[in-house]
Amino acid sequence: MTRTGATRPHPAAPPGVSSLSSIRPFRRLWIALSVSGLGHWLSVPALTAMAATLTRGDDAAARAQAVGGVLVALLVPAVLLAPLAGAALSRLDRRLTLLVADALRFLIVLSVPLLDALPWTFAAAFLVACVSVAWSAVAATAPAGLVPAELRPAARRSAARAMCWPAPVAAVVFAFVALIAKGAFGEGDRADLALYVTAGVFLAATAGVAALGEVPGSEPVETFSPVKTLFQGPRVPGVRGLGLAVVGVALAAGAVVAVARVHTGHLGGGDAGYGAVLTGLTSGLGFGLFLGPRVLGPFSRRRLLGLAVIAAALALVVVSLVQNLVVVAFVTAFLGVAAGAAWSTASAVLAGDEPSDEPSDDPAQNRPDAFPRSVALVTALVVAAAVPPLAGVIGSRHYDLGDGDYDFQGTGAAMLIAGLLALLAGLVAFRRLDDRHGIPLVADLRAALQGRVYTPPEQAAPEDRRVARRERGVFIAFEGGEGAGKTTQARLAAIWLRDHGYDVVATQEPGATKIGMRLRAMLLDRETTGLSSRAESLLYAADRADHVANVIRPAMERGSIVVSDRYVDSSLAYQGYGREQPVEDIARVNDWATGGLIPDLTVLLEVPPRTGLGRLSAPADRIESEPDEFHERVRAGFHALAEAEPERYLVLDASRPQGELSREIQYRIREILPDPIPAGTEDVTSTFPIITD
Ligand SMILES: Nc1ncnc2c1ncn2[C@@H]1O[C@H](COP(=O)(O)OP(=O)(O)O)[C@@H](O)[C@H]1O
Ligand SMILES: Cc1cn([C@H]2C[C@H](O)[C@@H](COP(=O)(O)OP(=O)(O)O)O2)c(=O)[nH]c1=O
Repeated sequence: MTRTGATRPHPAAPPGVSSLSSIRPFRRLWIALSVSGLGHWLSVPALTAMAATLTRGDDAAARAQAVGGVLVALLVPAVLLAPLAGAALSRLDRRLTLLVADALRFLIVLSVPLLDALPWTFAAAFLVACVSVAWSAVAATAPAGLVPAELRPAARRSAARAMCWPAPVAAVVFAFVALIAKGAFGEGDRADLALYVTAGVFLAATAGVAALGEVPGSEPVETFSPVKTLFQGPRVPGVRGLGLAVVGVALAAGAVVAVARVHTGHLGGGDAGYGAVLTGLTSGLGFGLFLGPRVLGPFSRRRLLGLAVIAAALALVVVSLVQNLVVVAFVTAFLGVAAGAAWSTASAVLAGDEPSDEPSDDPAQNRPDAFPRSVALVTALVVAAAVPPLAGVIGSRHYDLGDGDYDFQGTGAAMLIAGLLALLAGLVAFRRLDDRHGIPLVADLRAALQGRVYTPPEQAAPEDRRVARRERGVFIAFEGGEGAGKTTQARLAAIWLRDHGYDVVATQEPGATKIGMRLRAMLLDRETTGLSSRAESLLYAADRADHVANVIRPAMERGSIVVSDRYVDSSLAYQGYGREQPVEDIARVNDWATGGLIPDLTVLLEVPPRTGLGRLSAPADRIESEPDEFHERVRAGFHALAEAEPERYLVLDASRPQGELSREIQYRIREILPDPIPAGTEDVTSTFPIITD
């Protein structure tokens, strides 16, 4: 609704604090954690490469097993020791723990090239991993202790990012160090250099943490037992096939990592090639995690999850068969994208189905991703333990193909087997996860690409179809974040249309009907606390159902032009993207509520949330009071919706002057007005519309 007056600060922001990055101690800790994270991720290729270097004289099977052994040593503590760490760490000083963790890892990693022995490399990997378990548990919670309570959830998410983003950077650094080592020494791979660099990074992280002030321990350090969580099953038991999907993804990504060092050696790549493959995998993973459920907005997330697992498995099959290192690196990147997308889609499926019950004492019960994490960790451990020996047992095969030879190595064969198993897991998971039984996949995908939810013709309600045929009016919706200028522009458009003789019904959501006004009061009143996201979505949908049935549809049938301030896209953006609920579920509920009525044109007014919120003068309502991150997600949601269906949207930069905006809107509306005389307008309003400039 239009509110005029002076600007005001966003209510969610504590005085003087606009964002996490403006809190200096937080920023410094975040940087220190990112440096530690870089060391953490560098230690994986550096230690595995060291194992490969130390077994250089042995056969490929021994080398594969040495690399696999290091990976097992790196994974065992996370699977077995994590549950012991939580309680003990809560009592320790956070800054000191982080400092000691970085210093210890510096010393251990430094000792590996100095001692230059395989057994110590295994032991060092195990010790580094033990320290990393403690480090990551503390690092996940420490930054939240430095920010006001409102920003803690964002600080936790930001800490998780600080630990993850260095992974692709570490892979690139490793590849570069390997190239430099080769160039400078010209005597094969020198993993010791990568280890010195890793030790140096840990030393820098130690210095970074030492320079920090106090890190209060206001957040509990929570760890959970992956093995116990595995046996407990997912927190949401209804998600059949989810565990299998995660097994498929972890199998595909894990198998590449388990044999990559030795396999790239066969392909003539050495450590640099290994680094290139890891770069492909980790950057693909990052991109896939970001993309995840953002691709194909209206498509079923469960179907998307199944498809992503199948794609990752097929990529592994290709990687196993191709003998060219560059192609292997690219296809591995694709595998990473599919695996990352599967992971974030699985998290979204779990978060969307989250029961909103009381927090439990068991940390695993409070984390929706505890189950997939546990499945992934345990699968990765099994893969690291089983795939390299399998490669050794199979050994290499030489095929004479007449016009060329084909060497099929044990590593390729082991990846092929893992890929086929992952494919099987993906296919079964797809079947189990499928929540759109009987809906053809291709039609569903095609509709999703056009930004729609596919509804088979026989499922559309007969009455809705009858009404749809009779509709003669035009429906225009105005969408955007808070204070974008929707009300202003909707009003200007309605005036302009009326001036040109059209019968216009100007309306808004929520609260256009009597019932709607009561729902609006419930939805926007700040006194309404504890309303679950699902209930909120249904209340908006109920308001909309009443709005369509009593205002919009009758007006459309009369041939009027309906101009609505907000419609379904608001729910997709706020309740879907903002509340992080599955967008396709919100779309389905609203499709039913509205009988499938979609606007002929949606004007999306885009403005940064802070600017829009700053324009409002009345006290913030319940939704406006949400934190910045919420409004950012809403904005991104609107953006994604408009991108998915460009022909229905007019997207405008709402920071432009009002007059300019309304002129552009008029231009676009003119394109969709019934030509030359709106059908039905004459018999209802007895006016002849004349369109002039
Ligand atoms: N393009 C614009 N530039 C600057 N201020 C604007 C613009 N459009 C609207 N406003 C002002 O912003 C405030 C909110 O506008 P309103 O139309 O109520 O937004 P919404 O309905 O999207 O919340 C009002 O004070 C309005 O005058
Ligand atoms: C229609 C709709 C609105 N909302 C929210 C957005 C707004 O914060 C609030 C509507 O309040 P209102 O004051 O009408 O918003 P605005 O002036 O920004 O148009 O309800 C949803 O979350 N979902 C929906 O489906």
